[in-house]
Amino acid sequence: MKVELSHIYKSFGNVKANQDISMTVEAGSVYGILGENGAGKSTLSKVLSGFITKDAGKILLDGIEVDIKTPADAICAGIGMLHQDPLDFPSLSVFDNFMAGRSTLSKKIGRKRVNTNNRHDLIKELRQLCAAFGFDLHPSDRLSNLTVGERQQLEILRLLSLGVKTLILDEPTTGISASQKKALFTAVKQLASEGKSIIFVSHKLEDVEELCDRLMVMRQGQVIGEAEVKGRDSAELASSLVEMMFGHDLAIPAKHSTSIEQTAPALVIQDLQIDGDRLSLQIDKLTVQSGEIIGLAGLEGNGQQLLLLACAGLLKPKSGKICLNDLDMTNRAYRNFLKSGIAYLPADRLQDGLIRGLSIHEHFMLRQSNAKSNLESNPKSHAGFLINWSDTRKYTHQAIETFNIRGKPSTRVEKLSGGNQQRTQISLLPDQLSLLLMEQPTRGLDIESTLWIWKQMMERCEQGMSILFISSDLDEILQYSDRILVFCGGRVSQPIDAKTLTVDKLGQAIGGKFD
Ligand SMILES: Nc1ncnc2c1ncn2[C@@H]1O[C@H](COP(=O)(O)OP(=O)(O)OP(=O)(O)O)[C@@H](O)[C@H]1O
Repeated sequence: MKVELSHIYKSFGNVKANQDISMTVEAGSVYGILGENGAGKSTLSKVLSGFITKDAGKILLDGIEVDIKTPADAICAGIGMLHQDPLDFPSLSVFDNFMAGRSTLSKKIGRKRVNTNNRHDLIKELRQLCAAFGFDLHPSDRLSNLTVGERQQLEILRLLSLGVKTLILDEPTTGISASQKKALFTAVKQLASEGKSIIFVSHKLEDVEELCDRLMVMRQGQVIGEAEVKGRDSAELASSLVEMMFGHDLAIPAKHSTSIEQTAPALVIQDLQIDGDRLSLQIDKLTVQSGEIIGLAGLEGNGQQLLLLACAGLLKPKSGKICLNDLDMTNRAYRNFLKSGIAYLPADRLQDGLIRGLSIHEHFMLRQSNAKSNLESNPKSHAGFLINWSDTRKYTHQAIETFNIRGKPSTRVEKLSGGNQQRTQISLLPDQLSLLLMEQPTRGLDIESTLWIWKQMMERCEQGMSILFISSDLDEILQYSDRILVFCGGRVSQPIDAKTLTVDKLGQAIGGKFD
């Protein structure tokens, strides 16, 4: 199905998220949309998939104008979107999720309603689709037991079974393993070869280069340019896309390396056992030097998060010891972990890191009151309970400038783009930290924000802060870690010097092939 967007406009208050966007996606092709955080890519995808109503402009499918006001309208017109954060029902089974939306849409799209008579046929259809794409999904499994990659696979199959001919994939490679990415790309190429049109929204130049036939670059709500992808020299393509995305070249830093021999141990873990819902994690000994960066690699749900939560004081270990700067922190309250200079940056910025509904200014007010309450636990302190709003406003303005956050003090955090939410989280960290625990620190972020975040982190490490971080991006783990721990089914490797690893070797270790 050929998809044409013609002169699309969409504003949120003063923010012009899409200004005069036109693009054409030919049937049987993969079309990339690239752009910095906040460029307007998700807004455009949501306009096409009916999650947002456009202010002006036209959508044409195979040359015929369509009126899309809701996601149901979009599905009926043959357009489906795979969202960055899956919009599914974790407490239901794989099959029930496969069925989601079908009863409401069945009449419009001419499919059978689900009842006990055709349940058997529909399970057969799910199995056939899985076989066609090489996905290993079991209808009776609970969705919450699946990885993000498997949930994406199921959503693609659900959309295909609803008759979708145009598939929009919003940042689909964040949070999935290398093998799942391979399976996803094979499926996408297969769909394009069957005549479907694919719109691929991404920040990752290598993914776009591998998958797309053509692409468009957006910046500040506008189209900056279009480019053919196939047959281009990789380095030349990357440099011209970066120039289009950011308006200037980006200096890619050399591989990080700390001279850890000269530093003191910051974190020492001994005979640690942590019990999670699904697995138990055992670490005999781990010593993290001051200023060191340790990457935690592994498929999602293999114990990396248990270690971070225990080190943050958010999960009590079953046995063993956690010491920070020679202080035994085991079984101490969370506030003691905070006071000792440990901070945790969660992957889900809006769910666990920031507070929906509160502005950037209100977040700084909370940070200040938290710092005050820490002071007040000191009997010599005479700090009052009142918050000085004008001081925090001044401080918020400064932080917005220093951390280059695209938003105003009054902007509610859920209205910020992903990159700006992460910049806000980082700007709220205490100035002095001994240990920072980060989960997927650059998930969904553009290259410039990614480089900026790691520059901030490495500057802090030079001052002595240590980092443990989880990332599903193997390149990121190899680029920024001094040493790497590989997690597989609750087993943890010895720390491996990052300089001795390649993406392939690390991928194999993640698959259970420890040396
Ligand atoms: N519901 C909303 N209300 C107010 N402003 C919004 C809303 N959704 C998006 N925006 C703003 O519109 C602009 C474009 O956002 P959009 O999410 O489309 O960008 P993006 O290119 O997808 O960014 P990212 O790569 O970070 O996901 C941003 O300034 C964002 O803050």
